[in-house]
Formats: sequence, C-alpha cells, structure tokens
Amino acid sequence: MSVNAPDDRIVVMAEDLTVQLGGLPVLRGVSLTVHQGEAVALLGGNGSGKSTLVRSLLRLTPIERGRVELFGTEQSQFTQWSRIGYVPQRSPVGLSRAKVKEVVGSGRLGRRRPFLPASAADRAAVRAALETVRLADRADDELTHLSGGQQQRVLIARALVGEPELLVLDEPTAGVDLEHQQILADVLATLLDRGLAVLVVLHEVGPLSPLIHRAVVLREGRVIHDGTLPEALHSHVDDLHEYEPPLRAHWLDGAVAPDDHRSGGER
Ligand SMILES: Nc1ncnc2c1ncn2[C@@H]1O[C@H](COP(=O)(O)OP(=O)(O)OP(=O)(O)O)[C@@H](O)[C@H]1O
Repeated sequence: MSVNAPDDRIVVMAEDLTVQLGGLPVLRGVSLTVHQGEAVALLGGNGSGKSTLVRSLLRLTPIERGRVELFGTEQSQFTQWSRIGYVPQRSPVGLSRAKVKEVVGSGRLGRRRPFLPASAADRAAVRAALETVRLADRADDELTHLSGGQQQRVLIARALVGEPELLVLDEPTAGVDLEHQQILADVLATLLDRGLAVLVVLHEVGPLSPLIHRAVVLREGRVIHDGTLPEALHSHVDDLHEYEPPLRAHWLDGAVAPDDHRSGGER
C-alpha cells in the first residue's frame, strides 16, 4: 500500500478553537492542521470532542473562540464547499428506498444545473465514484440491501462525486467488519495517491494504520497528542480503549437521529 508524502499546502488550519454546547465547554483551545495529501487520524475516548471538532471545522457547529482557515481562506469567507467531501457518522435513518446511484448522485447536487436532469457528466461522475469504492455493480440496488460496510462506502462515494480535495470521515469503520475495513483502507490509499487530504475520526485504527501520516488525540476537548500514530497508541492507550459506539448518530445533514427511526417512514 503506497501512499505519497503530503505536500506543504495547508488545507485545514484551526487555531485555539473553543466550542461550547449546551453551555458546557466541549473544545478547549484546539489547534490542528491538515496538509494536501495528508491523512490525519483524530482519536480519543467517547465524548472527547472528535465529532464536534470536525463539525466546527466545517462550520456545522458555531465556534466560541479561535479561528479556522479552509484552503487558505478564513472559514467565514469560505464558499467553495464542493472542495470538501464529508461523511458523517453512519445512521440507520432515512433514504431506505433510495437506490445506491441516487444516494451517490445526491452528492452532486451542488454542481448540477438547477432544475435540469442529471447530465452525462453527472452520471459519469456517479459511475466513477462507485468504481473508486468498488461498488459499480451495485448502482441499481437499494441502499438497505447492502451490508453496513458497503453502505459506508456508498456514503464515501457520495462525498467523492463532487470531486473534493479534502475528505472528512467521522468513524467510517464503526460497526464495519475487518474485511470491509481492509477494502476501505484500499479505497483511502487510492484517494491519497490522487493527492486528496483525509481527516478521519477513528476509534480503532486497524487496517487504516499504514495510511495515517499523523494522529491527533483528544481528551476532554484538548489535544493531548499531535504526532505519529505509534506514539499515540503507545502513550495514550487508555484514551483509545475506553470506547463504546456512540448512541447519537448524525445523518447526511448532521441531524440527531434516534434509533426508533430504524424501521420508520423517511422514504
Ligand atoms: N448538541 C449538543 N448539546 C450538548 N452537548 C453536546 C452536543 N453534542 C455533543 N455534546 C457533548 O459534547 C461532548 C463531545 O461530543 P462529541 O460527539 O464531539 O465527542 P466524540 O469524541 O465524537 O464522541 P463519540 O466517540 O462518542 O462520538 C460530549 O460530552 C457530548 O455529550
């Protein structure tokens, strides 16, 4: 699995971020950079602030103090959101009748001409994204007919179809078996070879380990490690062991989704 070295261009720069939720501090002075071509893993125990950090970088959660630059532009001035693909934590809710190609195609809406059907370029982009995640043969299947690991790859294809330069993934391996984690690792290796930057929240690094250039570990909303993955695993093993799958789950818009929507009516 060969991965190019990152280059000097900074894709994400966060400085001294402080975020409060429900009146409580969730991030306390967090700084982080991601370079073009770099894979950064965001690690830490339950509730350490990983998802909040990702969401505040993407302007989905308001920042109390500090600043974020995306591709060299102050976040408040940034408008080129198609340069970023975001895969939130997977949830069982919604889109249950949608076909794989429709889910992936929805990631293209930002690039589509308004009120016109998908163009040949849109359809080709959907095909290419599904080929990248190795699911081209499942385009016409319903999303729910796929395994959890395959659904995760559909969501990655959805994030890729807009042709982003930065891919942000929140726990893509949660609940995914080892075989599918390995496929995911191969997909991410392909993307890194193409020069994408990857920021990935993980609780277990597993087959993704060889891809990770840098690991950032959070504890109680603070960065306690920003360095190599082996150092992180050696020095902060306790932070990485206390993990249970989150109860809360974001769907495509990051909304909170209670479990009882599982069999429910969002069609
Ligand atoms: N909307 C909210 N209102 C109030 N508190 C919140 C909200 N969202 C998250 N929190 C709290 O903020 C803290 C950090 O949550 P966050 O989801 O960022 O952690 P995490 O490291 O991603 O955890 P996990 O691994 O469990 O997903 C937690 O204590 C959580 O309960």
